[in-house]
Amino acid sequence: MNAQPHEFDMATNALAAHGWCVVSNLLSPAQTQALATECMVMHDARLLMPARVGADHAATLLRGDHTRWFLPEALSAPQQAFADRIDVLRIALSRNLLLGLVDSESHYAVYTPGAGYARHLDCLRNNDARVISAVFYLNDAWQDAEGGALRLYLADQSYQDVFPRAGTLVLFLSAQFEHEVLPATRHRMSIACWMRQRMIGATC
Ligand SMILES: O=C(O)CCC(=O)C(=O)O
Ligand SMILES: [Fe+2]
Repeated sequence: MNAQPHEFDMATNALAAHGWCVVSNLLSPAQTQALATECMVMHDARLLMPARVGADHAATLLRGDHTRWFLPEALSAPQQAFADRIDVLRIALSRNLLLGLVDSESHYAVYTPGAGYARHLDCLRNNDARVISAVFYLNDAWQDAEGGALRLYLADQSYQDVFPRAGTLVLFLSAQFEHEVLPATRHRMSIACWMRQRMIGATC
């Protein structure tokens, strides 16, 4: 699985100290490009669906992305490469921070120009399985002026913007950080992933 001992130590330490961090060595540029190509092909083939349509109308006003879940039993080669590396990272974080992360779930997301995701917390109501949110960006040559930042609200009410450049992975504690996706002037592609613990109750 291409694991180097201690390769995610910086991420582990940053997550322990601040509750969030950015990782830049998850995948090679070629692996990232393969995911971007697949995501755009699937989007063009209309295989991504408006997030949560039907289930909750209010939620569709909150978020404007289209998504498609990765199916663990039917991963494409680019998805498998991503899943393998996320597993290495998950196991390292879980071991070093004693988080009990047993698995993860991932989906492609595409935001068309002008679409965003209002400020929210990733913890699902009646389900506290999500411990770490991990968002991996797929957008080549992203310019800050194109917008589309992930805005992460910190405990002191200041915020940190992360731009969705190809190869950037942002990690944060799902239950602690409200965040929003600002609209962009071009298509914005990502993989949203959650590392999960065994479900133990309803806390959020
Ligand atoms: O794409 C991002 O930067 C964040 C997406 C997000 O907040 C979510 O899917 O819950
Ligand atoms: Fe989120």
